[in-house]
Amino acid sequence: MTTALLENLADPAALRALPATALPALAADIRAFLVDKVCRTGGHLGPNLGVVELSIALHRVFDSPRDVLLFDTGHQAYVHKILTGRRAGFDTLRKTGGLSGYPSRAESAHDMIENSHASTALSYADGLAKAFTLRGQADRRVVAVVGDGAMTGGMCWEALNNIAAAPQRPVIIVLNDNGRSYSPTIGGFAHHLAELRRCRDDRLRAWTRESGQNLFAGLGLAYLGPVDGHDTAQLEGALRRATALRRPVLVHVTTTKGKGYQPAEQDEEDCLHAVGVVDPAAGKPNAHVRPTWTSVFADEIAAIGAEHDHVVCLTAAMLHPTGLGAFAERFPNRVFDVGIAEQHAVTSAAGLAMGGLHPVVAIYSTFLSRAFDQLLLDVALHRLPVTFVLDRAGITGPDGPSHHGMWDASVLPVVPGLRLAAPRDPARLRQLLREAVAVHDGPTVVRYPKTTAGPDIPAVRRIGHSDVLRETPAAQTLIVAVGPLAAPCLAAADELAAQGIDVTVVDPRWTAPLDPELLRLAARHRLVLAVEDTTATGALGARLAQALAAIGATTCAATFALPARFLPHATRDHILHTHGLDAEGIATTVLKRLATIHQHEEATR
Ligand SMILES: Cc1ncc(C[n+]2csc(CCOP(=O)(O)OP(=O)(O)O)c2C)c(N)n1
Ligand SMILES: CC(=O)[C@@H](O)[C@H](O)COP(=O)(O)O
Ligand SMILES: [Mg+2]
Repeated sequence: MTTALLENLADPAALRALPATALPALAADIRAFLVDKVCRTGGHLGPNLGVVELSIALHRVFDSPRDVLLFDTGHQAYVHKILTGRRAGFDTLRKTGGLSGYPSRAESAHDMIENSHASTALSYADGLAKAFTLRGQADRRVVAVVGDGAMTGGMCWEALNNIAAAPQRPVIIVLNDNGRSYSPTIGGFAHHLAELRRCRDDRLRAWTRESGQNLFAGLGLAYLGPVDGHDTAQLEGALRRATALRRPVLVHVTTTKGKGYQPAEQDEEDCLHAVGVVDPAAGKPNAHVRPTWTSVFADEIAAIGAEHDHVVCLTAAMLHPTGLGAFAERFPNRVFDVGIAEQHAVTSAAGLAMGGLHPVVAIYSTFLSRAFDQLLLDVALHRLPVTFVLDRAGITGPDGPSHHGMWDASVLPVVPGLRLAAPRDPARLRQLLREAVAVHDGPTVVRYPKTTAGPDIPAVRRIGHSDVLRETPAAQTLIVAVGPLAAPCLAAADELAAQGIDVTVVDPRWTAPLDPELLRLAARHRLVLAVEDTTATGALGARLAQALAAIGATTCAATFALPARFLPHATRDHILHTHGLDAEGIATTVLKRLATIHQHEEATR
């Protein structure tokens, strides 16, 4: 149900035409709309409830898209989307073919940053301000909205250093300080923000500014704040003052994550940061959510922690989402939340390993990309025992292209000495995690997807590192089933058997380095198909094909994986089906490959 106020809000111009007296009612309507829609679709409810007044003020003061509004991480851009004419699309939020949960350049000229990785907006702002200056468009304002959590990311400080160095380029930074990432924001910077939040008194505020007791003023930025982020008049006044300064300025806005919706405001874990489909009355899922891979990891790492006191854990501001909650509860001194600072997390883990411990870095696959250099040269170069547990590996789904974990298993095998494991089921996750933390001479990686964890799949026998899952002596076709795709591979083998085609199915368990026993097994087959939820380039199948060719094997080896493309948001199952990575698609691919081999043999007979 949307009210007349919202219905008549076709674009920011209509918003600017509203009298200030209408804004509190509009904010209330937007909040009711957000709760109604996002509880049905799932999404970032808490963050967006916190920026209703801020988004209204931004679009009343600035003239988007001529002025550029940048949203760091982009998970808090739903109100921006409502105010820029996309209200009608919210029934399709994060759904296949529907509205993206993040800014989308294809959706609107008002959107700029599609990448949902945090701490990037200030660097974009620095670049845009330089471009506008060079192109004679210096009258276009560049405004970056950054959360206090995102501000704990190193890139922000690299950008601030450059922005502050150019007083003639007036970047406007809006620090949305709600005191949290998921959990309360950690570290010295968070303490500094708390100090500034206390500076309500003008005299005290002047003192912090002049005395350099203000990090931002100390860097040379103008500092305005703290401003009440739920008072539109205060916000508009501060944003207009910031614009009039014509120099780089930080507007420190204080907000409440989940504002106006009690289940979010009172949610201690993360203020309903990201919800699935929930009952709006309670903000909780209607049905019982089945155990996920994350919950299996959570149990096992806590058990490992009890058995081995040299095992410690690190997170980059995602303690609960990565399953470290239980470990942290039992071993509070052996878990380190470094803020949204993955690069620091990895090299700090290297330090922990150099100090004789075995760190486990729990991180979403997509966020490890940011710390590849640190993994390569701070960990692997020194052959340090660091274990990386990559949750959300493979296709994640509704969070779209910058969240799919589809690069790690293709890129990481180039790292010398790195061992990469892909468990097929909960039992193998427990087993491989223990094998990984027992490795002393280099980095190990264990990766698993964002789904419920299926039933355990028993092995027929072990060959080298690999588990044979299905075997028939006459089989001339070998499917190398990687990680969670073991289940659809076995289903495909059943379909092929019904058509009289025998297939052996093997789970490599460790996909890097290549297991010589797996190579020997593959060389004994006519067709080998490696099925993987990663990009094909650099995947196990590609490396297996290369090795088979190198030993002169006549085996036809192929990788059946994801395309090296940015895949749009949709459900995980829809994307896997689209790319043939389900039972039907795998069986069809085997049949096609066998037909091609047969045609080739006929032609060369
Ligand atoms: C590089 C990176 N690491 C982790 C995340 C996961 N993540 C998404 S939002 C978020 C918290 C952001 O906190 P903040 O910037 O304060 O925004 P708020 O949600 O409080 O509005 C995190 C850690 C991410 N998007 N990018
Ligand atoms: C915006 C962001 O990066 C995270 O909040 C992301 O939405 C994580 O999603 P899940 O934890 O639901 O997989
Ligand atoms: Mg925050």
